[in-house]
Amino acid sequence: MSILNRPQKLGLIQFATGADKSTNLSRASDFVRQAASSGASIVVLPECFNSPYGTQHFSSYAEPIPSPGSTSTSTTVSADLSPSFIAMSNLAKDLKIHLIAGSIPESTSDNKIYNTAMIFNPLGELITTHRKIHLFDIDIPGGITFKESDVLSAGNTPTVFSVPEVGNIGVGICYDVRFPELAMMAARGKEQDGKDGVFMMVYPGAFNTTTGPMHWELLARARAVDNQIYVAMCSPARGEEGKGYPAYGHTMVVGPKGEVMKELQTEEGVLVVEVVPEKLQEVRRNIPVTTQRRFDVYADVSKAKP
Ligand SMILES: NC(=O)CC(=O)C(=O)O
Repeated sequence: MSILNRPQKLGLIQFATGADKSTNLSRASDFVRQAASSGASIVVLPECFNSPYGTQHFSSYAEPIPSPGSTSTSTTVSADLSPSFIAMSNLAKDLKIHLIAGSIPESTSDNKIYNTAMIFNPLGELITTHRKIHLFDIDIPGGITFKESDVLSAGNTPTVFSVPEVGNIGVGICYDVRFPELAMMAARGKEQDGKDGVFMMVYPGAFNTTTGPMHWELLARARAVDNQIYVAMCSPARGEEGKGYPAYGHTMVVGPKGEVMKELQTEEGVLVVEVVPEKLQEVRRNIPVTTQRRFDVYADVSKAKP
């Protein structure tokens, strides 16, 4: 596949989910259409876009996700069982976009539930999925206590996919952004020359009003500046006060110099930003840390696995 590093418009959707799954899907679809009509060719939905975010909700909103290569019309796909998959596959195909469908609770035949992002190409084919690797288990007295591991299982595989003629994109979900190794591995790539590294990490995420102000922007900028890549963080909107999980909002895109390019506040909306993969070369030429690393002094942990 040739990588020409063509600039693209990236669309990020910030919206608040409610109790009704089909309403969540149709509202998500409306926002994705809005992003595409503004020229976005790669669109991102937030974490848990088909359900409210909370351990008490995951099992009732969970759906099986068909294997990569499937589309909404594949014979193995059931409309009753996988409505979120079908809606997103159709949307990607109708709009001819790459769609990083934030995450949904995924149920499996061995009775596990994962927090999983589905990634579609413009033919509506599922390219790959990302199962949240680091589960959100925290306890901040007087702030927030959350334990995803009560009901969710953790994924084990880093996720990178290719957009033809544009470049490679890495995906993590929310708490994954706190672990620099994932972005570092993705940015450096598998090959020695690093040319297969990603130009952008995308994190659908749902930080909250305790951890969001402390770390959301800091982590996005840290992952960007460490790796000299774009970082996109896509959150649900805040929603009604006192009702459910208080999502932080502040969906944003950070550029490869570590600068916040554009940001939403707490309300629903669509953020469209042009990303220019070639920009990485200039940034890396100006501050050449990518070639100044001292692997004679410390290990290149990005190459340790897999
Ligand atoms: N919701 C998450 O997975 C992570 C989060 O809110 C945080 O790290 O803070």
